[in-house]
Amino acid sequence: MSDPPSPARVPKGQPNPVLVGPGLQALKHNSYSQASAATPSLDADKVHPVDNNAPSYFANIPGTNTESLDTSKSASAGTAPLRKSSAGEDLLRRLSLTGHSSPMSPEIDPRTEHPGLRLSGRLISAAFCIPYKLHYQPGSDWTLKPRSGTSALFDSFAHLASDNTHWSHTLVGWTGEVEPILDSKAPLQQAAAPVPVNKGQQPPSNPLVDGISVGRDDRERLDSQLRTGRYGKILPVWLSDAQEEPQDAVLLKDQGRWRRYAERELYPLLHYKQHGPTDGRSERRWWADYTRLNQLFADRIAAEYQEGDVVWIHDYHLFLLPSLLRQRVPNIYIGFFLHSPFPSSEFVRCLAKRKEVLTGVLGANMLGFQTFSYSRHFSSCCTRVLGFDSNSAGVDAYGAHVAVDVFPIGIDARSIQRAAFGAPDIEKAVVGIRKLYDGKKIIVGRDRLDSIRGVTQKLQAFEVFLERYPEWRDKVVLIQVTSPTSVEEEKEDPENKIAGQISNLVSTINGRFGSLSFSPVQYYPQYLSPREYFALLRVADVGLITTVRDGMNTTSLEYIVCQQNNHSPLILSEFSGTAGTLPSAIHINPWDLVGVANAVDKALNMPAEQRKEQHLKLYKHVLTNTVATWSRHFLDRLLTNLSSFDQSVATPALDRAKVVKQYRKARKRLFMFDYDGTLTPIVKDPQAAIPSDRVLRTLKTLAADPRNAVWIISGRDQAFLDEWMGHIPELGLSAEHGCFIRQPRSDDWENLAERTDMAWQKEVIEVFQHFTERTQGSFIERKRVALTWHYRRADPEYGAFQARECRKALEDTVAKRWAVEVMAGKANLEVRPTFVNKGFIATRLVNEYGTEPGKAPEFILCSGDDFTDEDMFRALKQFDLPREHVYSVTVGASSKQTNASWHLLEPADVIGTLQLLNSSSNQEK
Ligand SMILES: O=P(O)(O)OC[C@H]1O[C@H](O[C@H]2O[C@H](CO)[C@@H](O)[C@H](O)[C@H]2O)[C@H](O)[C@@H](O)[C@@H]1O
Repeated sequence: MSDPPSPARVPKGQPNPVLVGPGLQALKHNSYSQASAATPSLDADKVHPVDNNAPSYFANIPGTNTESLDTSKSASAGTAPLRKSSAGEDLLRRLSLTGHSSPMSPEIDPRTEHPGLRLSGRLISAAFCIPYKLHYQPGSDWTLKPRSGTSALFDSFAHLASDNTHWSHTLVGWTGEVEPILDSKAPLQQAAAPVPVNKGQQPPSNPLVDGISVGRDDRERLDSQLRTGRYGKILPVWLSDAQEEPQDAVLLKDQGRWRRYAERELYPLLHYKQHGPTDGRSERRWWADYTRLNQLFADRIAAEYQEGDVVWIHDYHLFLLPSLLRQRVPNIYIGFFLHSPFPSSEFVRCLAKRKEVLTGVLGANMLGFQTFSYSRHFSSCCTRVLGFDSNSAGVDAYGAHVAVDVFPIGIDARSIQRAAFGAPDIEKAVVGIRKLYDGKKIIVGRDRLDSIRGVTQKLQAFEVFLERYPEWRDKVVLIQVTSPTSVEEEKEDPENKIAGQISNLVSTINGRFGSLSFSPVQYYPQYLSPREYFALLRVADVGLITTVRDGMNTTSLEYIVCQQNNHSPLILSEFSGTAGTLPSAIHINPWDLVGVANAVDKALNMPAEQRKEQHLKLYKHVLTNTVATWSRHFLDRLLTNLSSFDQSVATPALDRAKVVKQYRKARKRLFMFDYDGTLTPIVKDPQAAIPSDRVLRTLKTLAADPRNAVWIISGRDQAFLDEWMGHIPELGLSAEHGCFIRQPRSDDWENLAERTDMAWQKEVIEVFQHFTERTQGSFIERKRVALTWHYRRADPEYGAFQARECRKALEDTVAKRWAVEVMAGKANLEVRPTFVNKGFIATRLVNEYGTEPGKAPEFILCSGDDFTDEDMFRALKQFDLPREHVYSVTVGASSKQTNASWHLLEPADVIGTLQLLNSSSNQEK
């Protein structure tokens, strides 16, 4: 994201209004107006009206109108049917998702899926830094200056806190590096003087080195200054090692350390940059700070939290926060949005803390990304690095479904428009720049001094352009403004590589193509005032963005607004997150210098009609996809996900108290267990999945009770079951999905497939072999009847793809000729005859008792983890047995589609439950 100047708004210290209850709207309105009045700003009402010559596109955009863009107006909406469920209703009630239309419902977007949802309640946003830079003088009011960068994010907070939404908004963020206001009588330089000015005196301490101690009174003063304002209530997080007693002061020392892990390790990695190997010592320190930072945020939010609050966490500084927060408040509603790109798993794999980072963020209920490819990379990482099931809709993590979705951020188009066309003296600035480059076409570039912004590529491409298109020499100027980076890693680049490269390139180009009176590259390494910035975007004949990687490039969006009269083309890197949402820009690959040069020529020669047409499409996009719509879509989807993944569809966790109660009452009990993934965890090598002593002891004790019939109903072959469980004579065993059966206290196996023609096996093996040869790491497991193709050791995504192809191939051929079923298991495909399945065995076992009252088992516990076990759950449903007698339990996430009535997370929970039953029997004795 770019870092355009933020409008300055300094909230005055206000009394502490509590933003809840019926007075909410009034208070919000009040605080907003006070903040606006405090400091005249770019979007204050007093600014000049929007340029009258600007085309009024608003009215022409389907599905919107000027009202929906004008944040001072409201829209009405109809009602939306919502899922009915007790838990779901409870959630909706707490979130005020009542579905009622309201004449005063500005937060209603006619284009969302649920037009009647009213987004309201308490919303806590968590961002790394608060939107102000803090300057500190003990005992005085704090000086707050607008923080540059992430303007779209800050604008979204302002929107959420405004009376255009129904949210009561609180922002939690780090104070940022607090800067002391130095006493003019004792200048800082004096501390650094080589010889003490007064030899008898100790030199004054240097607060930037020794630290700044901020007492309780001063912190409370800041709290009260931040209590109301443009962004709602702001709760600053104080990052320090510990509080100093007895004054309870916070010592702020080496403040930049809180950024280090995020900005030196994560930021480069997220942008496809990798540093060389190190001894890891610094990284360990940075990681400790990163963890503490996230913990302190979690503590701050947990202290503020009230039941039903929604928490929205932003960006990579806070990757661990979702899980840390959930540890403190288990049922909290959390959305997380990543503003930066998310790279391929091949990059994420290189991070030492990859698992911690991924599991940290998976504590959220929903994750949002700027583009589909980032979200896809994330899901794929969860599969590859953590082994979790995932697809484009989300990730199943530790029993919870974490939704993953795409929400490209927008800008506050209206306020940019006011700043670019209505701010005082802006016309003068526009005329001034035009005059300076009279007769020349102006290409504008404005980036941060990060290596990912592609400024060197831009200059190199411009040089190629001047070489290849000599007719443009002396007729084109590239104005490149480069503001200092805020990213730690780039700031502390000791060789200042990028800055050096850029200035060399500028000198080379100006030396080659310039003259005494004209330099084709005008390079400004500096911050621009808002006036200069918007004036520059307005005068451009071409906007040139050659970023080699970024999440969302807001400069490109602001450029489009600024070009509402001139319609100058935008050249945009395909590596920018914005590219996907702006198909009408001229897309370039910044590494292809000739391609960029050609694009510049094309843009400069573009006929007026075409420019206008392309610009209109871009402009519509920017005006309809604003920070307001972005935050609305995000929150709408979060709440929809929360209600749909609520208990209404999720399988409840097994109620062990109920189970124990019925178990103790019952005289006839039947247990049916699947093996892999139910009694033992899934491992890479099937031969290594052997039962632990604990599992065997538990099964033995359970089966020893004469009231219990205990069966293992598995896809495994009889040799495996005999080897590992055959020594427990009381166990009944069923192998290969029911093809073979060994009754309790018997050594003989019954072969149910005896009369089956096995000629299909040869054909299946041929197909399996075909795929094995083409899928590295896959192999075939041959059993007596069933055949299994395993791909757990193959590349997970390619393996899954090949499995789909293989299944299709089998279903189109062998399964059409023979009575066999092709089943997708856990990283495997199995083929077995259709005449038998696990459900058939379960039915047979229940029927052996008889289903009449008095005969039927009074307690049935059946547990399994995969698709083949669903046949058992389905079979049990067919019996008319009392509900409290039958416990079908799937092992896995509560969000799993299943016929089971209950779920347990993992095999250890199954064994734990059985141990509970065993010990409850002991108590009876
Ligand atoms: O019915 P089950 O007892 O669950 O057996 C199903 C299949 O399990 C085995 O494969 C699965 O477990 C392996 C060990 O954890 C794992 O490596 C593999 O990826 C899984 O698919 C077994 O090898 C098959 O024969 C069973 O049919």
